[in-house]
Amino acid sequence: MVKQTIQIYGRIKPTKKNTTVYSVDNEEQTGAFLEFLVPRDLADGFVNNKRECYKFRFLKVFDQAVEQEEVFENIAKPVADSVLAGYNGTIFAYGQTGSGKTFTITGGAEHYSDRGIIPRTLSYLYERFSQDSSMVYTTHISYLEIYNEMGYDLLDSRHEASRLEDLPKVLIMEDPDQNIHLRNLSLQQSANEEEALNLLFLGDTNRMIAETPMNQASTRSHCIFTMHLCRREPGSATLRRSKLHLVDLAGSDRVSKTGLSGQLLTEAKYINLSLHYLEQVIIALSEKNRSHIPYRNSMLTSVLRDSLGGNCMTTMIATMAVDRRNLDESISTCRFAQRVALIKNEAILNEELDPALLIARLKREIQSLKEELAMLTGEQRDGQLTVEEIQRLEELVKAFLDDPDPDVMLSLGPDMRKIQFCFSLLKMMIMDKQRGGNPNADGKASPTAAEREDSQQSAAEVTKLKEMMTHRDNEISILVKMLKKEKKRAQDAVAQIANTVNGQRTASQDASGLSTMPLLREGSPDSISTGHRGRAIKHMKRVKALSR
Ligand SMILES: Nc1ncnc2c1ncn2[C@@H]1O[C@H](COP(=O)(O)OP(=O)(O)OP(=O)(O)O)[C@@H](O)[C@H]1O
Repeated sequence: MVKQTIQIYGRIKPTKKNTTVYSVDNEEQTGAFLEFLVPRDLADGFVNNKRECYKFRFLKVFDQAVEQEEVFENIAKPVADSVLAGYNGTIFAYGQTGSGKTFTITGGAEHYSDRGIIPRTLSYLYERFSQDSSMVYTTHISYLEIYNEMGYDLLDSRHEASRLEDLPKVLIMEDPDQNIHLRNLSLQQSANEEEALNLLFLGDTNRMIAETPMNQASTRSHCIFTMHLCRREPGSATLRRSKLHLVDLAGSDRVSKTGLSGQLLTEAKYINLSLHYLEQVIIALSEKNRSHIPYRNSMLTSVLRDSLGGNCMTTMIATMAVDRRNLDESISTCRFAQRVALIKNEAILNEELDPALLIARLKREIQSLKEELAMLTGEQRDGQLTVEEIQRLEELVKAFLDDPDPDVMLSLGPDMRKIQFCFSLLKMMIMDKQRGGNPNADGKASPTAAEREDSQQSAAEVTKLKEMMTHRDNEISILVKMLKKEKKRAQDAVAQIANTVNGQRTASQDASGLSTMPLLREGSPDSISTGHRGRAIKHMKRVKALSR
């Protein structure tokens, strides 16, 4: 496993205008710094007027004069090498409209030297395949365009698309293991560089033809060119599969600045929405202890899920225009890049066993072993033991056991099936003897064992019932104790009241001669202890219920 943060590079688009507003400092050891100096009078409303200097760190910044070759060597070649080794790789370009994303990823059309990362990487990979005769490489290509949250297959070879909607629509599916599958996205095999380049041209042509007057496709859509690579050593069942995504994102311009309306505004909102979701994913990934990453919010983040915080080596190129009116966008591109730089990926070697090859190889191995065995024993042993063979073996075992000679041999020949059968027969006999029963003809558990199992079960039930009874007894004795206490308290109360009443009677008889008998009746033991008796009756009822 290779743990790596997303690698961040910057690229400045050539301009003829005044470029004193920025400076690049490429240091080999410490990385590069890109600094924007925005004098206050230059800030045209979008840049924070309070600050004049903005400094951002990159792995390297490619200044205006840097050629496509150098960009490829520094950025794409290392990613292509890791894809060759079996790791997934992604390179994506991010920046405002017209800042050079398409130029960097696909290239310019005017000169051969303007070829971008995709054609150069294809050329490099096919050259490496031809140099390595110890491996068999298979490549497939897909080219996806995402526009207004809908995916389109750019490798549709019917040449019938005159609008984007004519291209096959790509749907996103997720399996129970949360793996993303793209339905309707064709995977075209490409045996060599020429075929791969033809697929790239087909995709770019479909992209251009399908542009609506409103939609300049490269500006308003995201494009993902993917190379699927499979590497296998001849004869080996192990193979390595890796993917290389080369991504040209839509312009990152802020809607407020574009001054759009109507359909264009809707498009811009969609694009900005999906870039906004991309940003949300990046923010979530750069925060520690964030458990939920909102990949599912947009098609772009779902497709690039592995590239962002997953099993992939990812590189970002921030493209920037440095003329004054674009400075605010360039600064926000740099800010985005700084956040992306915090994301950690964990790339693993995508090695797997080819099940079909493995099965074929094992079948061949079994066949040759069978043939070898047949040659040695002179017998064919394909299936199970026959009834006659089993009977014969039982006789042999019986004779072996009955023979009093301690040196007697059980001779079965070099047949594992017979040896194993005799062993299990002997084991069954020993087990039955230990239980004191006799072996059954079919070798299954004897009735004695079944009976023992039954009696063990009933013993367990009896123990359980006894435990329940003890539990109930305890409860009853507690209740009886409570009852006795209550009775005692009631008797004490009665005695106390009787004493009081007797005292009063004596006093009143003495004073007026009136009888206090009614008072005594009301306060008689029965009447006084009604509450206690009620509780006692309740207890008794509970005791009865429990002991039932
Ligand atoms: N490094 C460069 N050297 C020469 N020309 C460049 C460079 N970068 C960009 N350009 C030119 O600038 C123009 C706009 O570039 P490009 O189309 O690549 O921008 P973009 O960021 O892809 O824009 P969009 O978001 O609209 O797709 C093109 O004509 C391109 O050839």
